[in-house]
Order: sequence, then structure tokens, then C-alpha cells
Amino acid sequence: MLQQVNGHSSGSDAHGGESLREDLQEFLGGEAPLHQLDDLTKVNPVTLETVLRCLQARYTADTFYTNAGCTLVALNPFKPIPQLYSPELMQEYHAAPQPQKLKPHIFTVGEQTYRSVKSLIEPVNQSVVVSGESGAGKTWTSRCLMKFYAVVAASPTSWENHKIAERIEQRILNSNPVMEAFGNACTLRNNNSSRFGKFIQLQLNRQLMGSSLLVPRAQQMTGAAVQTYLLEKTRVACQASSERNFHIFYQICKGASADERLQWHLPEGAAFSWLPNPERTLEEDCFEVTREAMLLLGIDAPTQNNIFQALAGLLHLGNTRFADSEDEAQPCPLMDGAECSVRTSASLLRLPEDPLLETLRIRTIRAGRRQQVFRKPCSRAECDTRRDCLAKLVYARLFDWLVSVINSSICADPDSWTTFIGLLDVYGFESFPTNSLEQLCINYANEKLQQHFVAHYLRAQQEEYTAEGLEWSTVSYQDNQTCLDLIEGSPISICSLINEDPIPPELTRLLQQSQDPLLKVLFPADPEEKSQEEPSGQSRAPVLTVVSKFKASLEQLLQVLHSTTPHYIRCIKPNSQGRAQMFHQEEVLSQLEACGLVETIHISAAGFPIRVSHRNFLERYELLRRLCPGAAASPHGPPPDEGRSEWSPHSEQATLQALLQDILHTLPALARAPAEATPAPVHCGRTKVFMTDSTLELLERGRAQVLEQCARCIQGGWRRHRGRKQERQRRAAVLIQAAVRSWLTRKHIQRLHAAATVIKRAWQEWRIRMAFLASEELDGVEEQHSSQVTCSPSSFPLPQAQTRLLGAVTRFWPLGLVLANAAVGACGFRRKLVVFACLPLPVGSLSSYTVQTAQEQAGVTSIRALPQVSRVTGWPSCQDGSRSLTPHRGGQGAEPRGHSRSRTGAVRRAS
Ligand SMILES: Nc1ncnc2c1ncn2[C@@H]1O[C@H](COP(=O)(O)OP(=O)(O)OP(=O)(O)O)[C@@H](O)[C@H]1O
Repeated sequence: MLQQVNGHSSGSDAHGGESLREDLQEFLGGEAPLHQLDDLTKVNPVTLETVLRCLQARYTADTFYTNAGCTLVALNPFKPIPQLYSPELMQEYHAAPQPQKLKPHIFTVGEQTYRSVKSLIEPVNQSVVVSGESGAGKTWTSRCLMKFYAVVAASPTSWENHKIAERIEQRILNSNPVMEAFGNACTLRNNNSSRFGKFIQLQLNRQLMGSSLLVPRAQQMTGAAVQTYLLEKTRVACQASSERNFHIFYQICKGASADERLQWHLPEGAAFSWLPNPERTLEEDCFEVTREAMLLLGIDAPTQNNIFQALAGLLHLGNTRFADSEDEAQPCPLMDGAECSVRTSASLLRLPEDPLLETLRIRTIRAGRRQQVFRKPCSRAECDTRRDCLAKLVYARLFDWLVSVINSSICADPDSWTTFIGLLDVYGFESFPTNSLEQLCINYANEKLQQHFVAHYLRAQQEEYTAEGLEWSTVSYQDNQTCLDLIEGSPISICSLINEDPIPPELTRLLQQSQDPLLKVLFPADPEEKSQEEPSGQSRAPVLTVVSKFKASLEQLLQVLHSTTPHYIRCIKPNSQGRAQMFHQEEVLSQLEACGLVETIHISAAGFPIRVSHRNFLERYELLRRLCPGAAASPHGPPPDEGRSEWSPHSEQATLQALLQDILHTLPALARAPAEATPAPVHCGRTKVFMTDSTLELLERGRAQVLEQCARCIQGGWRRHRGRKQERQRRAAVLIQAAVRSWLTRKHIQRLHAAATVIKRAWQEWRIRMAFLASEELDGVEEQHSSQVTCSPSSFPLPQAQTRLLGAVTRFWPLGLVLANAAVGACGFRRKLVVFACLPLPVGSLSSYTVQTAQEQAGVTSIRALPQVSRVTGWPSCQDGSRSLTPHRGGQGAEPRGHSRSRTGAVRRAS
């Protein structure tokens, strides 16, 4: 059976969810299917209850993402759903023409930020603020978004660039396991709770895909930078019951090899007071994954070894226990077995043992004008605090150093990127039975972010509507400014009243004495620091407390957020047990109230999320006036230009309004469905046009339509121009060809004429000569004949054929000679036929003649057609052979060189 997950079908079995779904439908009593509402602004009426029921219906239907106006609500499924985050789905959202039309998803937010950063002519940095309480799914969401950007922001330009981008993306993804190992811990609310806040800046470059501005730009991830906020370092030395220390401590204790255990003094099964609940094994206890990721980030094996050795030193330091001192003037003694721990710790941290003990147990006080030094033994509680402080100091510096190493590995050259997408993942609201300063800071950060949301979205939007003259009934919302004033206000606030016990300077000095290469890097001997810590006169530098540092970093973060276009993802935790298919209404309700979701939906539902200045609106949509036949030619003219002095503010405003109205009047024409033809929610304010997503979509559709028409028009014009040009070229070519051909023909004909003239002349000469020769020969024959007739007329009667042959020979034999000797033409029997045709011989007597041509006689051009009188006519053969009818051999006999006459009238010529 097909199952729907977040509206996406999956092939898995859906039996589990089926009964719950039926229950819910029964409960809803035939109301509209709430789980089908992708946007909470469509819930009617928008109340906490209806919103809650809609979210519950969707959760039961395995639909975990829902739009709430400008915010995406993400319900934690608490179960793995691989198909919901598959690369194929990422590509689907990336390739969609309108991703907001697809099912709500974090990929929609990812794609929208990616497109906004990419497509605008003036790049605007984007930020995604992921908020929610601990365990709601913020880190998961940020991680998925990073993977999404890694997939979609791969460079298509070249193979090399692609490889570089892939390497950087891999490093960015590799930073997650390292930061989670050192910065996450198992808490009551979340097995993998981030104990620090982070803002990841994904740096993108901008590459034009073509020379034209219209060609989409490629946006390639060139690097990233991580900014962390307030690591909960207290956890190093103090963990609530049922909670754990940072994952990395468990990883080294469980994953170290035998050699490493020996080197780090971590025997199997050793108990450490700072390592509670070691028997609990989590999937986060994966030492190898952390090591691998560190290696890929450039932290080599010896450095890693150094880090883990220092961490082991901290664990041994935690086992250093002090007893109460009987004499206040004496330092607190160590408890049994603690000496060994101190020694091991000192050796692992490569600190001198005695100064370590002394620093932990004796406070140095400087007082008086001369800064006299007093040494005062600490109480047992103070000793514990100093020990914890030392560990926290080392761990916090180590964490900061790791972040700086990660940054140096993934951060791009400032010149190589132009825009960024920021991902903010900060710890959610926390309230424990006993809260420390860190909980105050965490909740302070959340209040600050909520205030940013209120300021950016709720207040600013409503104030803008009023200023722009829109008819708007103000929605009341919960403004947390008073809460913030209480924490950070001046002159009196919680921050100003907290006088936190700053880090004792002797601890830092002690750590500066370490011979450990890592600690030397973490605690360099800084003369400036020294002079600050030991001021000689009155001018003391203001002491930087944890709260003041945190406040400053928060201010900086908010400045960055203000300079970007923010997008909000609210993660909601459906139950505190972390179980799938369980929706606790009470718990969800309190989260919805805390983030002011209902107010957000109210404003989003009634408001105009899209605001565009008049000028930008005109620049982008003025072409839509082409769709209105009358408007394009209206007298409003072009939009006002700042440089033109003749425009008065009034006329400019009037013209602008008229132009805007022209454009807005095209909207009904753009609607495809009748439902779209209803008046579009759009309003012209004093300086901006306000509209909804659907109106923007209509306008964009119209713009695309007009651009397409323009493109077609340009294409048509270009094709016509090209056709005309090709036709001209074709005609020119034909003309040239005709001229050349006629010239060649003329030449050829001239040559033929010349040749014909030559032939004609030669032929005439030759004919005359032959006629002369023939007449001579015939004269001779006639003489013979008359003499033969005279001798024996009865014995040799001259047959009719003979008479015809003689006539033919006389008239046509020259032609026969020419044809038979032609270089090309008839040969063999056909040649004979030609000769016979030229010498019209009797057809029935072909075999009575022998035709001999020059080709048959080397070197002689002649033809002989000798009547075989003896066989055909019964003439007696001549005795001397001079009248023989057998073929004549060229060169035979005693004929003279050159022309000679034969007795048959044929001519032969020596070649
Ligand atoms: N989309 C999700 N799909 C599946 N499981 C999820 C999803 N989101 C969160 N989870 C589960 O919820 C747990 C808590 O999520 P996550 O660590 O992201 O919470 P968080 O809000 O970052 O908490 P914290 O503020 O304590 O760091 C995760 O370990 C994971 O098991």
C-alpha cells in the first residue's frame, strides 16, 4: 500500500498510521480535511485551537511540514524517513519552476533562498533562522539544508571547478561530526543536543553563464565560515543527573586502542567523576567518524593524539578531590587517591605538578597602589571551582581553536565570493529545576531572535502598511521588548547586575607554562595580556565577562541578520519523549504560543507579503502594458527619470499612478481560471506596491508571456532578415554562375567554330583532291572496262551490283573513309556497317566485301572496300594480283612513300 510522507508518496506500509488517522477523522467529525491544508493561513478561523488541530491532523497523516505565511513549521517526525531527504527530492525542488507550489518542505525554503541570492541583479544575502526548543529538530534541519545546498550549488561550469566545489562541500559537511562531537551532549531533552549556537555562512560566488545578463547565473559554493556562540562549557565539569558530558569524552574512553589507552591513562572500565552514565551507549559515540572527519579537515594524527591526550588530562583533573582544611592558613589537603590523579593530569597536560596544585589551592590577590601580592589559601569549594574553571578554560579554548581550524579549512578567499546564505541554529529555550548562567544566556539569545522576528515581520509590516496608507486593522501581538529590557537594558538590568567571578589570571599563567604543543598554541604567552592582567596604575581595562562577551556577539549576529533577507523555520517538538506518532497537544500548544505563530498567521493571511517599490515595479512590469491594446499607446509615457528636471513631484506621482493602474488592469487578462479573474489582492501604497504571492505569480506569468512574444517577434524579424539575406546571396550566386556558364559556352562555341572551319577547309581541300584522284582512277577503270568489254563482252557481263558499287565508290567513299577512321565512334561490325552505309552497297552481299581500316594496319590510314568480283560477280581473278579482291597489306607492294593511288579508288597515306 502506498503511504504518503509529507505529502510525498512512499512505498512503505501504512498500517501504523491508519488507525490513528481514522481516530482523528472521527474526532474531526466530518470537517474539512485539515491535513490537506498546506498553509495555516487557510485555516478558518485562525485560532490556536484550529492551528493545533491542523498540525495534529497533518502529523497523523505523516505530513511534517506546513507553511504558516512567512514561516515554515517543521514537526519532528522522530523517525527516520530517508525518502523525505533524498537527493532525488532535492533535485525535484531545485528543478521545479515554482517550488512554493510543491508540498511544503525545508527544500522549498532552501531553493527560495538560493534563487533569491542568485537571480536578483543586486545580490541580497539570505539567512535562514531555524528556531525551536531543544530536541525540536533544528540541527537536523540545518544539516539537511547544508546537504541541499551542497547538491544544488555544485558548479556546472567546468570539471575542475566542480571538483573544488565538491571538496569544499565535503569539508563543510565534515565539520558537522567534529563540531557535534565536541559541542553536543546527551541531555534529558535530546540525545544529541547542541550545547552551542552556530551561524554558518555558506559563501557563494557568481558566475555568468553567458555574456548576456538574461542568461541565468551559476551560483557555486566556494566556502563557508562558522561562527559559534556560547559553548556550554560548564558541562565539562558539571552535568545534571541523567545527562552526559560532551560526546568526545565518551568517544575517547570507548573507542581508544590499547596503545592509546596506555598513553592516555584511560584503562578499560576506569571511573571518572566527570564522565557520568558511561554505560549508556549512543549512536553519537563514534570515535572513528570524528577522527576521520578531523583528518579530512586537516587535523593530522599527531595533533589529534595531542588533543585526546589533553582531554584525558582533563578527565583526570576531574578526579582531583579536595578535603576541608583544618587550618584556614593552610591549603586544602587532597583526598585519598587524588594525588595520583593530579600527577597523571599534570603529566598529560605537561604542566609542572607543584605549581598546578598550588594554583588550584592558593589564590593570589593584588592590592594596594603598589599592587602588592597576597597569597591566600582557598576553601575546599573554591578549590573545586578553580579546578572546574581550569578545565572549562582549556576546553573552551580547544573548542574555539577547532572552530578556527575548521574555518581555515573551509573559508574561501574574501575575493572569491559575492553572496552568502546564513544558517542560524541556536539552542532553544531551556528551563531546568536548577539553571545556570548559560541557561540565562541561551534564553536571552532566543528572546533576541524572537525580537528580531517581531521587529522584522510583525511590527515592521504593520507599521509599513499604516505608513503607506493601506486600510489595515492592526493585529495585536506579543512583543518581547520588555523582557529584553529586563535582561540587557540600561542602566539597570540583569546583565549589568551580574558580576560574574572572571577567570583567575593565575590559571591562565599556569597554562602558559605547559610544555604541551597544543596548550602552547591555546595559551600563548602574550605580553599584552600580561600587562592587562597586571596593571601598574589606575587605568584598568574593563573586564570582559561571559555575559558581556555573549551580548556583544549577539549584537553582531543581529546586525548580520538585519543585513539579510530572513526566512524562518520553526521546529516543533510533538512530544518530549522523542517518540514517533505521538502528538501531545499541551506541549505543542506551549511552543506555538511561545513563538507567536498565530499572530504570524493572522498577519500573513491578511497581509501582503510582497512589497515592491514603484520604480522597481514599473521597471519589471511596464512591458505588461503591451497586453492592453490601448494602454501601450496611452499618453503616460515612460516612467519618470530622476535626471529629468521637467518632472514635478505631482506630475510624476500622477503619471506613476496612471502607469501602475495600467499595469494592474492587465491582471484580469492574465488569469487563466475564472477564480483567478476575481480582483487580485494588490494595493498601491504611497511608495510601494503591496501584493500577495498569487498576484506576484500572475504578474510574473504575464511578464513571461510578453517576453515570449517579444522573443518570437525578434526571432521572426531575425529569420526574415536572414531569409532576405540568403535570397540575395542565392540570386547573386545564380547570376555569377550564369555569367560564367555563358562565357564558357561562348568560348567553347568559338573553339568549335574554329575547329569546324579547319575541318571544313581541310575537307574541301581533301574532297577536291580525292575527286580529282577518283576521276583519274575512274578514267582508268572505264578505259579498262571498255577494253574488256571490247575484248570479250559475252564472257564478262557487268552485273547491276557492280555498276552500283562503282557509283557508290565514286560518290561516297571519302565519307566512309573519314567515318571508319574516326578516333572514336563505331568499331567492328558497326564500322563495317557505317562504311557500307556510306558506300551504299547491296545489303544482301555484306560478306562479299572486305573492309580494311587504318586501325587494322599499323601506321596507315586507309580504307579499302575491294569488291570480290570473283566470288560475288564471278569476275576472274587477276593473274598479277593488281586487281586482287583480297585485303591489301599496308606497306605491301612497291607503292611509293606518301600518297599513292590504289586501283579501287581508296587512298592510303603513310602515317
Ligand atoms: N526531520 C527529522 N526526521 C527524523 N528525525 C528527526 C528529524 N528532526 C529531528 N529528528 C530527531 O530528533 C532529534 C533531535 O533533533 P535535533 O538534534 O536536530 O534537535 P535540536 O532542535 O537541534 O536540539 P538542540 O537544541 O538540543 O540541539 C534528532 O536526533 C533526530 O533523532
